[in-house]
Amino acid sequence: MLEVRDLNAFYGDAHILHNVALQVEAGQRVALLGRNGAGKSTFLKSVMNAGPGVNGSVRFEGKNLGNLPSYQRARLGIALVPEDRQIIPHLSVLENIAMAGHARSGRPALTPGQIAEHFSMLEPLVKRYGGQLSGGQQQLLAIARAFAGAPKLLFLDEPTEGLAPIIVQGMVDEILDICANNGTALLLCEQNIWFSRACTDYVYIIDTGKLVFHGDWRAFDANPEITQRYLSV
Ligand SMILES: Nc1ncnc2c1ncn2[C@@H]1O[C@H](COP(=O)(O)OP(=O)(O)OP(=O)(O)O)[C@@H](O)[C@H]1O
Repeated sequence: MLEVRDLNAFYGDAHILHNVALQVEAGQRVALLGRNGAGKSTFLKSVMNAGPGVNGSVRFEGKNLGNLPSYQRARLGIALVPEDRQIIPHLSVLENIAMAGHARSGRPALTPGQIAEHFSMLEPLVKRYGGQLSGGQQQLLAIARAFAGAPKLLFLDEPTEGLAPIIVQGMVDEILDICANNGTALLLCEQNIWFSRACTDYVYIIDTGKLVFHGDWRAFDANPEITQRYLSV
C-alpha cells in the first residue's frame, strides 16, 4: 500500500533522513520507533509532502506520488495526526471532526456523530469546545477527526506524549477498534514501546535519520541490545 524507497529529506542544507525504505501493507499496523530527534516526524511530513525537501520514491497503492501536494495525498486516503494535534479551540468536538470531511478519500465515510461514538471518552463531550478538553481528550479528538476522511492509512505522530498511563491504555482499544472497523492501516511513530507493541505487529527503528532495524516484535525481543543502543535515554 505504502512503499517508500531511498527517501532523503532536508531542512535547508541539513540532511535529516538518509535512504529510508519502509513499507506498510493494506490493513497492516506498523510502528516507527526512535529517540527524540531521530527523524520520525520528518519521515511522516516527507511522505505527506508537508515541509522538508525530499527526494526518493513514495508510492501509494502503486502510484508514485511525485510532487503531489499534501491535500491531494489526504484525498488519496492518507491521514496524518500531527504531534501538536492542531485542535481548533473555538469549535466543538463534533465541529472539529466535521471540519476534516474535506479530506475525504472517496470511501464511504462515517458521520461525525458515528465517529465520536467509537471513542467512549469523547462521546459525552461532543458539544464541548476543543479548547476546553484535556490533553488526552484532545489527542483522541485529533485521532477521531482523522477518520472523517475515511483514511486507508493513518499516521499517528507520538500520540501518547504527555498523557497519563490510564489514558494511554484506553487509547489502545479505541485505536485498534476503529482501524479494524474501517480497514485502516496504521503507521505509528512513538517512543513508548509498550503502547507500540500493543497497537502494531511490525516495527522499524530509526536513529539519526537512518533505519537501523525492522522486523516483527518477536525479532525485536530477540535483539535486546537494540533497545539499549537505539531507544534508551
Ligand atoms: N523545521 C525544521 N528545520 C530544521 N531542522 C529541523 C526541523 N524540524 C526538525 N528538524 C531537525 O530534524 C531532526 C529530526 O527531527 P524530527 O522532529 O523528525 O525527530 P523526531 O524523531 O520526530 O523527534 P521527536 O520525538 O522529538 O518529535 C532533528 O535534528 C531536528 O532538530
